[in-house]
Amino acid sequence: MELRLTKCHGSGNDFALIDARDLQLDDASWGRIARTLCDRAGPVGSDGILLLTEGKDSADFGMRIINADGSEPETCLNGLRCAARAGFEALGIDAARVRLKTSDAQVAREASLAPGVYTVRETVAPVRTDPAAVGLRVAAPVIDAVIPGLPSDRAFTALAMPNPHLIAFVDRVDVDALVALGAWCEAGPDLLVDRANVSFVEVRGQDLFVQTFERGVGLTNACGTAMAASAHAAGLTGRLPFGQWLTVFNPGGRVRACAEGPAGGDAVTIAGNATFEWDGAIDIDPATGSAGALKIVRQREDEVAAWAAARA
Ligand SMILES: N[C@@H](CCC[C@H](N)C(=O)O)C(=O)O
Repeated sequence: MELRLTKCHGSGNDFALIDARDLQLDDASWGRIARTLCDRAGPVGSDGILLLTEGKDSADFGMRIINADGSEPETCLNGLRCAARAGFEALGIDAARVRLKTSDAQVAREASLAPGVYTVRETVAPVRTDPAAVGLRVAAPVIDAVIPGLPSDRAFTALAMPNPHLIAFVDRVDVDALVALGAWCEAGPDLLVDRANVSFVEVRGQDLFVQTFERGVGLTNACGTAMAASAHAAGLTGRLPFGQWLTVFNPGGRVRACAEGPAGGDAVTIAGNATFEWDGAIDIDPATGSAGALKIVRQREDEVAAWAAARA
């Protein structure tokens, strides 16, 4: 079959975005397609694939995210901004409720972060800390504490966004240690019900810098749910006040974030880019995942340049 796709990114966390509203494929096929399209040695290369799906009940449209390893997580906030943009353009709207795998989220087009940068605001709620929600086999919520059984002496905060996140505040991000711990979580230890995303976070004045090893992907330029989790964890642990907008920097760029805390329903809002790089088409066999050559039908150089200028 020929799949049309848009290569896009949020803060350098990149995706192949597919309008799947008229496509009837089973989960195993999407898993194979994700592994092929995400393969950095293949024709596209990305951290995940995003599927724009039909809305249901009060949702205007839906989004599914499939990780590079073919697993399907609960959500993805960098991807949600890109899928939201596709949904807005398909339906001629600029705000929506979006159905995710196990939750829903509110999205709206926002004033540009920088000239020429398409920007979307997204709100998720509530962030949860109960171990059952995080998928952590411990007795009580973990807030800025060492986790017995985790091979790290750092203090972590464990959060469900609703995908699982382990957040450690550090003086300086040690990428090797992050990768080692992320890889340990990827092996599916008994401590974790369904693995976890792991982030190291530096507090920089009133802002944050976050680097993440993503479940099902590896080290990425940015992870939106991790940035939202970090903003919430900074409030929970008293490092920064709740209810204040901050900039969350990451290796791929930055977003603006505001964690509301308990008084605001434990919501977190992020505003960030949804950059479309090119549109293309590829022949792919859903039964095997084997793909033909990629045809690029539209390059979006202006957007790519606008994001590069915004990052500089
Ligand atoms: N990049 C994402 C998160 C994608 C899902 C994650 N890998 C998981 O398995 O939970 C984001 O921007 O939130």
